[in-house]
Amino acid sequence: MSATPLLELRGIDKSFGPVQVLRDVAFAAYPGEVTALVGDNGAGKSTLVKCISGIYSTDAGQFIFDGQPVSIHSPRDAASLGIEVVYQDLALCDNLDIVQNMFLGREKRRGIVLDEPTMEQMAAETLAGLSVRTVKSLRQHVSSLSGGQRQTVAIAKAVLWNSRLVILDEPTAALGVAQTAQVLELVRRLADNGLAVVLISHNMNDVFAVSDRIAALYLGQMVAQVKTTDITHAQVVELITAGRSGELGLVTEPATNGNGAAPAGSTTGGVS
Ligand SMILES: Nc1ncnc2c1ncn2[C@@H]1O[C@H](COP(=O)(O)OP(=O)(O)OP(=O)(O)O)[C@@H](O)[C@H]1O
Repeated sequence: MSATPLLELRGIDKSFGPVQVLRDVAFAAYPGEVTALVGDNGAGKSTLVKCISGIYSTDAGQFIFDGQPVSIHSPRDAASLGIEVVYQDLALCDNLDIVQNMFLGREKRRGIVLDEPTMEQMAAETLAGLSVRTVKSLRQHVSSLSGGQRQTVAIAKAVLWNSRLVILDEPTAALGVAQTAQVLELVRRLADNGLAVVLISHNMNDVFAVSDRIAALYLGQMVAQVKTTDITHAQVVELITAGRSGELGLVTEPATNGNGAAPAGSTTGGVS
């Protein structure tokens, strides 16, 4: 395992008006590893990801990327660092083919015409680099693909751009058993290729099957980030539902402040 995170967050706060959604959040994503980001509905996972991807600006805290402090104020800032997010609802266009989807909004041109051969070759190389062989033709419309194949194309699209950190939002949520296994294999391969991968998931089987570390958010606080081999399934469930489990997580009994947020200063959850 790598000792140095590719991305590290320290002391992140984020409020929407009077509602504090993230409180003093620490988080780290390591190259070559899958970090599972877990938490109950409303814990703040999406908000954290939107801060990392520049959709939301943070109220306080530091971002350190590759050892350097960075500012992420827009999706463009995040993309220029090589941060890509694959959302659960995929944002693929049914009426476009695989190549068109992978290059949507970032098309290659030769003069004023689209450079189809280059785009097709880059798409083919990216899929081959991920050992994806399930797609018959790069020119088929994504409407004709299975859920697992669509997810694969969405992930390949994210890694096409020399990404270094890929965040996957519930990539297996809509998939059956066999397709889930395929997508998890692909998630593992991304990390094995050296990328830092963040996997948001509610599915503990997926989390334990593929992650190297688990980061647990509870009511906007990062209550633990630990190696997957150092924690049990039951402990993760406790962290998600109660904010603590034995030595891990919140020190004091969590008390909500009426906005659903736990009090400040009640966490031991560091980054290990
Ligand atoms: N734009 C917003 N304005 C006000 N409150 C918001 C906004 N976005 C999120 N919240 C609140 O922040 C909290 C965290 O929401 P978030 O969507 O980040 O949680 P989540 O962990 O991703 O949940 P889920 O698993 O259900 O997607 C929730 O209480 C939510 O209502």
